[in-house]
Amino acid sequence: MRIAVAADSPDGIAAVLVDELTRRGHQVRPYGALRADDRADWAWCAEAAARDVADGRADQAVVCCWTGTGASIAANKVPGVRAALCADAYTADGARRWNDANVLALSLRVVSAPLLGEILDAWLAGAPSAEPEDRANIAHTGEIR
Ligand SMILES: O=C(CO)[C@H](O)[C@H](O)COP(=O)(O)O
Repeated sequence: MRIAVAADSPDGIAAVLVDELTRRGHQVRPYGALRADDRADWAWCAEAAARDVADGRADQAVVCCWTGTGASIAANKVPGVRAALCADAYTADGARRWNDANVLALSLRVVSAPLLGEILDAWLAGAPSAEPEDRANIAHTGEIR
């Protein structure tokens, strides 16, 4: 998959995240502190990665800041984006299954390298539920403005 990745700092699991996605065969589109020529503020780089998803330049995105909250809020401002802040694999699986989330938000501070592996396993293997009730909820959240 083409995965846009944004981080406002090169610290925490930022570098590990890029390496891990690349190792798994994904094409990473880096933003923020992950490349030299970009604005590294969390609101701007998370939005840039989210716009890649909304505009079809990326299949998914992972947006990171120290807490993960700002990056998830910024990404969710982009129409068509459903960003989920996940700190464990169960939440990542549920975000894909019940929310059809297309952007994973992570805390650079909280997520360790082993935990990142578990979260990515669940997120990348996850798929949206086809249950009518779940689809109705997902459609409704897309309509709320
Ligand atoms: O978690 C964050 C936002 O939700 C930021 O990473 C945190 O606020 C640090 O940002 P800055 O280095 O610009 O002060």
